[in-house]
Amino acid sequence: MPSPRRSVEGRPLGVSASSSSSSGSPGSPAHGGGGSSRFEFQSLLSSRATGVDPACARLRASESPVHRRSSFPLAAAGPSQAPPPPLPEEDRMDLNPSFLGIALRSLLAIDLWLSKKLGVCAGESSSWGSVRPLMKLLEISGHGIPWLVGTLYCLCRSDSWAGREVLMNLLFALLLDLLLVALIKGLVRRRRPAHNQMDMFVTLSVDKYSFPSGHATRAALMSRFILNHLVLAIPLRVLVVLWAFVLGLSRVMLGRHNVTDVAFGFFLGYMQYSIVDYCWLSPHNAPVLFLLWSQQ
Ligand SMILES: CC(C)=CCC/C(C)=C/CC/C(C)=C/CC/C(C)=C/COP(=O)(O)O
Repeated sequence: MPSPRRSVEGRPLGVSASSSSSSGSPGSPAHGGGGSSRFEFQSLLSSRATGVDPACARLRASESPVHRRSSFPLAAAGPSQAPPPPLPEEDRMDLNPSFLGIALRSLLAIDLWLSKKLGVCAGESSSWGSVRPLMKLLEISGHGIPWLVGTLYCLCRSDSWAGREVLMNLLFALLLDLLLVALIKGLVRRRRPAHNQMDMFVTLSVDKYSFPSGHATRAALMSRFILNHLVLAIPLRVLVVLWAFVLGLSRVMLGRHNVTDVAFGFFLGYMQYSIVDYCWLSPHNAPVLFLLWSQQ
């Protein structure tokens, strides 16, 4: 049955890396036994040198997941027998899936299954539908607009240089976050889960895509920023971390995101803070910015 083509490093799977021949000569890759027949040949030679039973060596060669399919017919065929007819190319490729491909597909399947299971507030009629208004309130607490408006307001009201410096960097962090999330969403273009209701408060056009979660990036970025620049009592610090975690979880519960969107969002937000910290704006390295602002 025809199946999708897959390749490793741009080469069709099942083709020996060292082979340049594409002709149908016996034992050549195109003959369905290329890499594996060479593999088996080598194992037979080495078994002679080491005194290992050739049958065992053949068995070991055929145990390799990469070589199993195509080495078996050659192993069974005697030296006088003609090589088997070439397998259809698609067939060989399908029988040699890469480990990374399998791992990614499995992760994706688990992600979709878990996200659907956790999407208990995706609609009013869902099992936890009554909690949906609370989840939507949390959604607003991590939205870009309240954070931007709040930061701009505090920046206008601030009368100390130290305060202005922190707020200026907070504004930079929020804008960087919006930019990076929009860029990645536009590049990856992963659709939101099918059970999501698109009833979000003010969105950008890229917000029809779900990877990564903008709320999760903001939650990680803002909580790291607050913990590093505000002196807070321990219970409040715990509350900040809890807010970030629950906000991320609420994205999956509302059906807005898959688990991997939120997990990557947390990672991205965490890294964004490192960028902000590294490029920290101050009256020393960005005097123009601070002078302009003080003249407002
Ligand atoms: C005020 C200044 C200086 C600039 C404005 C910048 C700007 C374009 C703001 C837009 C804010 C906005 C609408 C953000 C969208 C937030 C959102 C809905 C993200 C989606 O989150 P997700 O978790 O569902 O991915």
